[in-house]
Amino acid sequence: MSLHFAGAVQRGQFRLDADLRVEPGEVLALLGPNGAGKTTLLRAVAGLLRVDTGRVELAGEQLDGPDVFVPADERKLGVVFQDHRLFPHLRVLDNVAFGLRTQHVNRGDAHRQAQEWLTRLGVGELARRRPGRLSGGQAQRVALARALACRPRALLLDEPLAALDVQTRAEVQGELREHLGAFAGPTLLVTHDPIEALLLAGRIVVLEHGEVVQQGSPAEITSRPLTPYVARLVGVNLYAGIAAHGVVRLDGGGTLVAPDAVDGRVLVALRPSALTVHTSEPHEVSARNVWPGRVESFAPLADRIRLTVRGEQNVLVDVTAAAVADLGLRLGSPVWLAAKATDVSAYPAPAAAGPVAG
Ligand SMILES: Nc1ncnc2c1ncn2[C@@H]1O[C@H](COP(=O)(O)OP(=O)(O)OP(=O)(O)O)[C@@H](O)[C@H]1O
Repeated sequence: MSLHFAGAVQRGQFRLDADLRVEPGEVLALLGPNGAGKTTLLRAVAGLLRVDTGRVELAGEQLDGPDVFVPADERKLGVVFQDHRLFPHLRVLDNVAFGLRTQHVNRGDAHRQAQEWLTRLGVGELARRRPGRLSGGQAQRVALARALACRPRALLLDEPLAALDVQTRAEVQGELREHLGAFAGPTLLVTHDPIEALLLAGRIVVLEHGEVVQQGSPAEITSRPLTPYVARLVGVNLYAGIAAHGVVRLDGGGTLVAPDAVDGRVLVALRPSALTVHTSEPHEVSARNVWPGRVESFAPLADRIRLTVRGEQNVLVDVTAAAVADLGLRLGSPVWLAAKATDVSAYPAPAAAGPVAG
């Protein structure tokens, strides 16, 4: 029962054009910045928007296409939105039983199953409340119970945790992971939170400007980011350039020694923690990459300070607070950066890759 979206949707000036497939039992995170088209894609799968060209298929059955359009309420999908959208005038139990009732399950059975799902999601005691008297976390659990109770063929989750406070989000995230793991159908999770994508999904598709720019396992995405947006999400420096004989000539100036680089157009990823900072040109270090710059900003991290150093390329560098003090770093301080060649990860640039801003 795989879910396949292969189509285009035009909304004013914006165009979504993507091809993605979610396999049974798989959780696929659709990750992207604001306005990338994530919700547009999810709404097209849900049947709330039509594709202009292409098709949407579930288990080989066409839901949308040139001659077919199955209405949203006949697609048998479980949908959870950021703002949960529970019916305010119905009790929690009736909200969860609603989908089953529309499938002609009798009232008694629908209520019994709804109660079971509420209990499974840890909110069984709230069955008689109205949605207006639930906390954000409770409402999200009820919305998930409602989506799962109607025995959906696929689950669609649109930023399901975005409205929750940090503490509640962490709790619900853990529970959600468990419930998604037990769900046999495909799950499409829309998020702009990389942590959520990493924690909940087996595979990530990155959408930017209505197009898929990268897809892979969380490990693949984090080790080889292909766009500046993905590099920022995973917190690495990313540069584009041309490699020849183990040296990468960077777009915008400068070179990096990367012995494993395959000749041709490449991207280069460099972890901020792999760089060392010096106040004069280092000659005694084994690092083969050394270049000058000026400290442009300081930002606190958990146990480090992240410097932005402006030189021929902008570089993020993570150092300890003690190092900042020992080196006497200030805004505008001239510094030298050093990186070992083995810490420079170079990989072929995708064919369509434009210039990458450092
Ligand atoms: N009803 C509409 N008419 C015209 N354009 C629209 C409409 N709704 C959305 N858009 C445009 O479509 C683009 C994609 O929006 P969409 O909501 O799919 O993005 P998103 O990736 O889900 O973003 P966010 O993370 O902010 O929710 C945006 O540029 C938006 O302005």
